[in-house]
Amino acid sequence: MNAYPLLDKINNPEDIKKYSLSELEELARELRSFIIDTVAANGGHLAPSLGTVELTLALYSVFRFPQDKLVWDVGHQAYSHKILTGRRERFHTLRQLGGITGFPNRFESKYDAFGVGHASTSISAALGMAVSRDLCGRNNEVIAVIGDGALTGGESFEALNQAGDLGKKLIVILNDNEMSIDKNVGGMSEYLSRIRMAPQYNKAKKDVGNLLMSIPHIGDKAYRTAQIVKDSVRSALVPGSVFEEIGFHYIGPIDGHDISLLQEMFCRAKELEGPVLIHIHTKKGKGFLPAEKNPNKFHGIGVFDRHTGECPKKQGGAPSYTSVFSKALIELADKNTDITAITAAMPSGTGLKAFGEVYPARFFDVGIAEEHAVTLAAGMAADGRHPVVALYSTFAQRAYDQLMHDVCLQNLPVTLCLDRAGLVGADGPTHHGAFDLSYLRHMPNMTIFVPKDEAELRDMLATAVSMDSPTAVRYPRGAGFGVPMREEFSEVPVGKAEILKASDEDTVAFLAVGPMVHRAEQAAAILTDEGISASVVNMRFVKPLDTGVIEQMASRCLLVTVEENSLVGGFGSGVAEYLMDKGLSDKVKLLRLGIPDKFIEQGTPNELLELCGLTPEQMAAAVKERLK
Ligand SMILES: Cc1ncc(C[n+]2csc(CCOP(=O)(O)OP(=O)(O)O)c2C)c(N)n1
Ligand SMILES: CC(=O)[C@@H](O)[C@H](O)COP(=O)(O)O
Ligand SMILES: [Mg+2]
Repeated sequence: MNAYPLLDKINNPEDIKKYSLSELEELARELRSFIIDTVAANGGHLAPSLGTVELTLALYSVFRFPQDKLVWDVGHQAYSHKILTGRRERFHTLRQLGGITGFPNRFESKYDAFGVGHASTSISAALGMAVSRDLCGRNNEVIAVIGDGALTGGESFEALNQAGDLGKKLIVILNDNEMSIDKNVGGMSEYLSRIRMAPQYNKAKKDVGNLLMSIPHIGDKAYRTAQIVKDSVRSALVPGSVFEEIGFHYIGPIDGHDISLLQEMFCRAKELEGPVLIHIHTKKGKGFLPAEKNPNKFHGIGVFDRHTGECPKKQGGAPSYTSVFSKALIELADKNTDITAITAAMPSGTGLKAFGEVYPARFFDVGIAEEHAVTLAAGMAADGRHPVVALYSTFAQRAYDQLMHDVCLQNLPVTLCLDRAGLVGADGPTHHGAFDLSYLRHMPNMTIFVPKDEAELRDMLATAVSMDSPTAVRYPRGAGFGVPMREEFSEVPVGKAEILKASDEDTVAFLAVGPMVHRAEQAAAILTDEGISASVVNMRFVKPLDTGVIEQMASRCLLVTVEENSLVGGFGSGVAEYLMDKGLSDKVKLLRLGIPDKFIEQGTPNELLELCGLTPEQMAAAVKERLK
């Protein structure tokens, strides 16, 4: 018996318009089940996508896509959108190498109006499409769907600000489920709660409106007069609707799981002139009890039992870099009361949640606001603190100028801890931490630590927070190598490498940073077995470089730099620049191994390392090729 009879009949999103309300409600059940089945088997962003099933069906039953433009914010909640737009058959390849991507992607479908993955971009992009539409004289709708978490991102307010001023037709749907990845934070989140809690205002608004319109002849005039009254009532009952104050029509809050109500509000929004914000209230994880109960766990999840929601028990294994960072920072903060910790809406992901439980007064979750996080830290540092800002490498790209202008130029003691540095895997090109060595290396006063394993992460973190200047420590997603870790911290001499294996007779020297050190050791072993002797150096720092060791190793025939960062402007570039500047580049060959100058797709980390030529076997082969 076909589990998805209605879903299987949809060959074109326009088919959805033919369904009655009761069929749409049945279709919602089928969609939900299909998403749970798929994510249980593959992993993915379950809770966000379960929360937008009815929203998506209502959107597709009222608007004409792709003529109308639909921009999802972050896009992790768009699985229904993908399934309904021709990707149902391939949806089981979600987030796999060569498969359906985890976020809307313009190269994947004409229904994906804009590529997303980083938060708070949807209103800006949608407004851009509305401006373009009007310049071309078209009349399509442009819709942005943004979550309450993404609304804490500064770019959202920049876009709302301009949209309210331009007055162009634009529909912004605020999907308010009171959650970011963790519980949502900030004044805007509190404001939304107050609006949601003001049913008496909404009921009064509706009752008064209906009463006035029912009065013959004067009803319409009285209704318009009442609109003026409404605004004063609203400001009395519900603190001024900030959205209306900046030029939006505001509709809501409405039940984001009531398809009929959503359809009615979308039709009303289509009739309104100018920008409209529709505030819907949804439940993250809706329809799957384990996810409803724990939307944080099911925000982004690995494989799980389809019925119980249980994930496979991890058998022992090495600790994650994140957990090692989290524990080490608490130990350091025990001794150093100047240490504060800042996250941008990722307390669980960065491990700072534990810090916040121990030191709540020294922990700050700023929402999805990486730019603000860094300059907040700079302010703290300027006043004598030593803030530690923990961001994912890819999201730290948002704070480039804050790092340059507010931290490095002022030479302030801020420590940037970049988690998810390198190839992250299933999240793909929007999330790989492929560029931090490049974007940090040219910042004056910055010291860049790259631990080779979890033990070195502890010591590097301790050294970084002891310094009175900008520092960055970058480490990958996932587990370490299970190396022994001492309780006490050891200082890492800044700018000094660690020679792991060397003989002056060696033909080759690997200069590696981060976990690539262990892979370089494996490549060296392969080469040694084939009669090519290789030195291996853990360079430890991308800035400052240990130039003494570079010159010492330049006596080999071939220097090989290895990094899990873009080759453009990364660690290898720094070594090349040094060799060139010192006139050594004609004395020694240089082979740079790293992430090529392109966006790397999704897949397992090992698949992606292979794609980049970074497995030990490939590294050994590349060395042999260059030695020819
Ligand atoms: C710039 C940036 N910072 C952090 C993230 C990580 N992130 C992904 S989804 C999310 C929470 C989004 O909350 P919301 O917009 O409310 O969507 P919901 O998951 O609640 O549906 C965060 C912080 C991101 N994608 N982009
Ligand atoms: C959608 C988003 O940006 C986050 O949910 C991200 O996918 C989390 O990544 P990790 O799974 O590495 O914490
Ligand atoms: Mg949310």
